[in-house]
Amino acid sequence: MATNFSSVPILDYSLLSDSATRPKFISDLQNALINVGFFYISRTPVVPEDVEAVIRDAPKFFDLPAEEKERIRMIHSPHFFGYSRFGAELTKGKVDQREQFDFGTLYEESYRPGDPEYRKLWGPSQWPDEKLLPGFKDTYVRYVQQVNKLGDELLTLIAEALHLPSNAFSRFREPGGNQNRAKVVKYPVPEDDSSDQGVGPHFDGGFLTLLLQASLHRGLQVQNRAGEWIDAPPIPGTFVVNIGKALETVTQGVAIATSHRVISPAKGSTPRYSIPFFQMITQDLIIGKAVLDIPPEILALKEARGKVASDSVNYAEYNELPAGQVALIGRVKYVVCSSVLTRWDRVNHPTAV
Ligand SMILES: O=C(O)CCC(=O)C(=O)O
Ligand SMILES: [Fe+2]
Repeated sequence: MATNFSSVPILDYSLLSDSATRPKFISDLQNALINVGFFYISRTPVVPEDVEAVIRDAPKFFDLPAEEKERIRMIHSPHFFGYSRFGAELTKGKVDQREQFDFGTLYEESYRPGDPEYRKLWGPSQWPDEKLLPGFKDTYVRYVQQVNKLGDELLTLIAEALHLPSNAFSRFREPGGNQNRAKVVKYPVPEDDSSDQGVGPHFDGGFLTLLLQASLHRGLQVQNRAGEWIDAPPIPGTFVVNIGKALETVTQGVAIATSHRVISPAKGSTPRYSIPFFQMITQDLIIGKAVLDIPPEILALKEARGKVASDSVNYAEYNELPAGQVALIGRVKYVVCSSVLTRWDRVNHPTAV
């Protein structure tokens, strides 16, 4: 019997603080992981004022003078951080109607000559000039530190929900600390009727994505088992969490990555903003060869879920290549699509040609 879903479940994080309600959270989480791949999470420890501050500052970034956004364009960063112009990205061969700023959690570059190329993916971010956007960097750093911690806590809870030891996922994270990524995204109202693809159907590649919908627009949609697109509208005070392909891989497909997309805001509306945070994994491991032992009662729940319909690309490379290489391939595809490569790009992203 195939299980399906017609809405995205909401999990209340505050249930965890009482031993009487904690089991309800864990069982809701188990259901969301196995049968949906997406859930909202409310009443988290992330400070509401810090969430309001990133929401307030998101449009300000895109209103910066064009020269300042150009100065910190992604092509200037060996770590693929920085600004991407409107229309720079393709999903399934079609242009995504969005503009974005990518940044990472604080990280000192650790790449040394002779290391695999993919280790260059981790390093410092580019930030807008403090004089032009006072406090922007501090606001975003403070925010991602908290989301980072929430993501780590969620992994421990996911282990519990799948009847695994609480540290089951540690071997997939970098011993000295991972770099995780985030971005601020603006989806403008399309200028004509030719496309409303904010971002086309795709899976996220890492472990967890924690998304803050930073304006009140609908547009995010999640594909259910029957292939139907289910709305995931903004709910103030929540994050939308979804499973990436790496987490699906290491749980033998028990926690499921679900395809999703964003439809551009309707004519006469205003731009939509969102702030996704992507939890990354260690770089050197071929994760498909290091999957977790899953208890039989949990594998049985996966079987009961039945067949999954999807029209997205998959991440079969996780079975053959180090995770960092898979991440680099994803980024390079993006840069190749996004711009005419300059000589500098070819030197810094040699696998891009
Ligand atoms: O903007 C959103 O709501 C979702 C964005 C997304 O799915 C992504 O960038 O991976
Ligand atoms: Fe996504």
